[in-house]
Amino acid sequence: MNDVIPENATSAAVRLSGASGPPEAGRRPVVGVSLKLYFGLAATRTWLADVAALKGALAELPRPVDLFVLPSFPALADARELLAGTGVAYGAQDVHWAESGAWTGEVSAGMLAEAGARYVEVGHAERRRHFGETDATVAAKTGAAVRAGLVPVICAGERHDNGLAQAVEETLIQVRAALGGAGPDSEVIVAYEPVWAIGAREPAPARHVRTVASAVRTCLRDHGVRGRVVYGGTAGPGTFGRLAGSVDGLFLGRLAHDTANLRHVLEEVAAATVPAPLPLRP
Ligand SMILES: O=C(CO)COP(=O)(O)O
Repeated sequence: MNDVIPENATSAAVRLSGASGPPEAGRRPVVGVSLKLYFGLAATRTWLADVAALKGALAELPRPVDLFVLPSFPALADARELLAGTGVAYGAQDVHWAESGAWTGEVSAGMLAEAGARYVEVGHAERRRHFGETDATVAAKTGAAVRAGLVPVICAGERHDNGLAQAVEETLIQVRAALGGAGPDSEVIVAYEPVWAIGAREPAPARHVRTVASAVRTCLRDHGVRGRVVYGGTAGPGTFGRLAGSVDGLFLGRLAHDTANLRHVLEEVAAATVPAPLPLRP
């Protein structure tokens, strides 16, 4: 698949990296939700209306928390309508690397931006496994997102629970590759999602997440991007409290289908201590 990626994807991303979001967004706590393919359009509208009703709860949090939701492509117009004026951002679960052309079935980052999207997920484990996504395609998609002014939500994580050393190594390979598509000072979110904890009964153990998240944070600093690290994989109420200080937020799946859970998570994230700023680069 690599041969169809534009050769200049990385250098173009470097040149145009100034298109990313405002610096003050760099370290605000953040909670994201991907609906994957769980809901049809009517159910998505109902869920989006429930999320919009969290507006009051969001405004009352002791500190601001960014909230974004990623429904399926056909629901982006519903997100635009139902989330207008709520402060809840939205985006997509995938994007193509090309701006336009003969790419049947694909959606460009520019089109997502036109649809009001602010975030776009790239490299989720399910896309890597079922649709053949590689580190190279994820890098190209990351670059396309940044060039269009979107914040890429770069998903990375080891496939099997074979210990911390392998988890760090496998995750950093994916993160470094994706960041190759984003220029310095780009705004990104890395969602650390150990594949074995996705769709599971429990999130990964806190010590495991803390160690890998810390390695990811160092990697983001070394690349000079403005990055936040969130944890995903059976995340829900109670997860952030065990991770506070090591991640900037959570990336939720099934457990956000009930928006009472989502509200609970937002309150936990707002109440917990936000990690200290990144150390200055030498
Ligand atoms: O993959 C995930 C979010 O993108 C996590 O999904 P679950 O929380 O349903 O395991």
